[in-house]
Amino acid sequence: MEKHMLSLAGLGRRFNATRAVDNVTLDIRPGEFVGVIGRSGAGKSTLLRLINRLIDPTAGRITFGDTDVTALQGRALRQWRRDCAMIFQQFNLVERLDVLTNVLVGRLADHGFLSSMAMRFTDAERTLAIRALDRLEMAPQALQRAGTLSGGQQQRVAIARALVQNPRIMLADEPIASLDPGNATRVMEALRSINRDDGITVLVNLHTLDTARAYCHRIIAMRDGRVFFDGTPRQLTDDVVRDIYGTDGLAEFDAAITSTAAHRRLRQTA
Ligand SMILES: Nc1ncnc2c1ncn2[C@@H]1O[C@H](COP(=O)(O)OP(=O)(O)OP(=O)(O)O)[C@@H](O)[C@H]1O
Repeated sequence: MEKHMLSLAGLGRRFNATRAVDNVTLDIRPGEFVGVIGRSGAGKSTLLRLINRLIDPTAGRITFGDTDVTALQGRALRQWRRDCAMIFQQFNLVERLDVLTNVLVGRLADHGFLSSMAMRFTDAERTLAIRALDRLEMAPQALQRAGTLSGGQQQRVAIARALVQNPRIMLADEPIASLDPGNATRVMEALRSINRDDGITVLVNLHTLDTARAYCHRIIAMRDGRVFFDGTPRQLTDDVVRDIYGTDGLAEFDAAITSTAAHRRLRQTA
């Protein structure tokens, strides 16, 4: 599969007077594992939603290789949404359906209208879905109703569903925000394996710095809709962290900051 650069150029999205995303210019190379951090309201979710065209920009352009993503419509737009799978904080599974069927929903974009209404799948698709579940250690629950699973299990099913879409980019919007630490680790490890072993680019919004530092090659911090920092975890110094979150945002992020020196200093200034 050809590998393309994802480029955002002067990207912006306004909601009335709010500039949720403001003049963002970024290149994301194929195979990168990028974490997006920032205070609540900094524009992280809006950025991800712009990339997979769940919402349209009010300024700027998104390109993937030679494709102008911002101009896509109809079938080409559906193809793009399949190319960049999205994982949400709240999993978005169909609770009354079993786990396997939920994963197979990830294949529906490849089906015509009638076959998707009937939810008819091929044996090859079922095999693919079972394999994806197995990889996330969820195969034993394949026939269980999704609504009966724990949050961590549901998120792993959501990742399996995203995987069978055969995406080039995996977008994850705070995928571990409502999980306990054990499940959060499993979900982050799954994203790491998808990145390393399958070469899929991962772009993940995170609200904990430690997680971003532990998993991401590159960290992008947003503030007021703009890119405020873009670099390696090592370049993300205590001073930069203080600037990203601001002193009044620290209470909110206190738990997230466990680099002890930074922690002490930040508490003193808060
Ligand atoms: N559909 C919408 N209508 C109006 N305003 C919106 C909408 N979506 C986002 N916003 C505003 O845009 C700004 C950025 O929101 P966004 O959700 O992207 O931030 P975030 O960094 O993801 O925050 P959080 O971590 O709380 O999810 C906020 O001021 C938010 O209120």
